[in-house]
Amino acid sequence: MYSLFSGLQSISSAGEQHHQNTSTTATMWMGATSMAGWWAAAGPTIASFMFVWAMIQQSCPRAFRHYFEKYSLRFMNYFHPYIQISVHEYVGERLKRSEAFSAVESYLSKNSSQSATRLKAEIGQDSTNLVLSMDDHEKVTDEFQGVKVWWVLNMTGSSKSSGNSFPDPDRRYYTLTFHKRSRKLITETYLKHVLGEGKEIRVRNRQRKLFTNGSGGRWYYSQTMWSHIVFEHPATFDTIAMESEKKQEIIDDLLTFTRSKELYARIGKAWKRGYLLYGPPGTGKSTMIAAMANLLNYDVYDLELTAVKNNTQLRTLLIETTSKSIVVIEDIDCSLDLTGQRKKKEEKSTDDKEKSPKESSKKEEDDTSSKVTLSGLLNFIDGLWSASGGERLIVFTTNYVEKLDPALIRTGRMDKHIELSYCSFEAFKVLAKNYLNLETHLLFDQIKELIRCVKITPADVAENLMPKSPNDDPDKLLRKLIQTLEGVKTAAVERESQEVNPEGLTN
Ligand SMILES: Nc1ncnc2c1ncn2[C@@H]1O[C@H](COP(=O)(O)OP(=O)(O)OP(=O)(O)O)[C@@H](O)[C@H]1O
Ligand SMILES: [Mg+2]
Repeated sequence: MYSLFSGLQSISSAGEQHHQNTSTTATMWMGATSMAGWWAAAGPTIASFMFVWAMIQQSCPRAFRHYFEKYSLRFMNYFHPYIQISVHEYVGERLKRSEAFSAVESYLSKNSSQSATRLKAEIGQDSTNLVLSMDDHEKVTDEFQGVKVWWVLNMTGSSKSSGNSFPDPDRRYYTLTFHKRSRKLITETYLKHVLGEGKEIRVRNRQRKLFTNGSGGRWYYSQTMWSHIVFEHPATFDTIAMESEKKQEIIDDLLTFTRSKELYARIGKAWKRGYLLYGPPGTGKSTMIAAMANLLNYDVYDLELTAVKNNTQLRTLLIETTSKSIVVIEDIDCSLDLTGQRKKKEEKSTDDKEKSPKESSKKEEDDTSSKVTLSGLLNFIDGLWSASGGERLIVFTTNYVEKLDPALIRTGRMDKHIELSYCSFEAFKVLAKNYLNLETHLLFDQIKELIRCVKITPADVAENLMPKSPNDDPDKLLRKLIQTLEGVKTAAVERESQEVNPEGLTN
């Protein structure tokens, strides 16, 4: 039963739990004082005991204090009929944020807004509402099937160090206190109810986020290596210009993935899927990632590989991603030396002359101490760690698919390869509908003829269709596009004839 809740760190009678942790003892008393009836009966006895205990503790040698604490807490448990369960925010040493903690946080948001006196407000879905939750050290009560329970949000100090030179961040945890006689109801039914309802509330109020790891390496002061902003990209599959059949195939693939939790579990496969988006610049690769996130209601983790110091850091980043998310590595060909090692700085200056501007600028940002390897990246994609959390897409984009190591993009790692290419007539029609609200026009036939034999990206077509002044009516914009298409066609013909006859000689 308890294993259902990964974050439920312990269940024990209040005294036994963390008997050396004074903050827990304090919480126990906080809970106890609110239980007036019980206190009236047992209070004087406990108070006298506490007084005597404090006197003894003060006067006895340090070595014996431990025994006094141990036995006194056992003694108190005898009178203290309450049980505590703690739900910690982080599981293990700076690892994943506990889902149980997030679920409790969301669940309590409904009670907090009614009974807590200090609240935290966060922006909710679509930036239209504020979601309230209880502030640190606040206490709220809840009632379930006639049984009263108490929740407190506690915090341990940052004095402890985890062995490195940086202080541990504050760690928060909820404590649930309830009477012993309700043990079965609370542990078997109430906690399930909290987890289920909390998750539901979380999805309902969720403001989707765009995370990035390129924060200049100051992550150790915060709980996570990712920093985030609200994800508000407007792209959808309706606005993506591509052949409808291909588009539908991608949508079906994505939706099938999200509905296949049981299938993945049955076949023993981690619930994740890799997409490789490739094609020339301006063909809609980044736009498609935004459309995917909007379709599935996922968060986006934009992983800047050049800012990752080594494979260990890469793994930590992965662990910190949540489920229902897309992990994106853009321009994968520029981020990694595909022989397996990152390029060294010395090679950079000579290399850069042959590289595209995009590659050169990536290399400039490159940290010499970066040691992410191809095998590290492969582990990131399909190693044991990558299965944690589940329901995740990993998307790579590249302009040069042929440059990638086959190991990186083999099926199983990058399950679906999607080519985004130059603008077809069908793709143009999507843009004409989006930009000009036109389904048909006299000039469409001429455009169809031209676009068939011209290589123009959807980004360039979109730019031509974008009104720049109030006089830019659809007719004018379509003529401007025709002009551009004719210009591209002429340039291509000239280039071709140059290639056939490089000296420009006439017969
Ligand atoms: N297929 C498309 N459908 C709709 N709009 C597109 C499409 N392709 C490009 N665009 C438009 O062009 C702009 C640039 O596209 P995007 O950034 O997605 O290209 P990209 O393929 O990621 O390019 P790069 O390889 O340089 O990263 C977008 O803002 C979008 O408005
Ligand atoms: Mg892009």
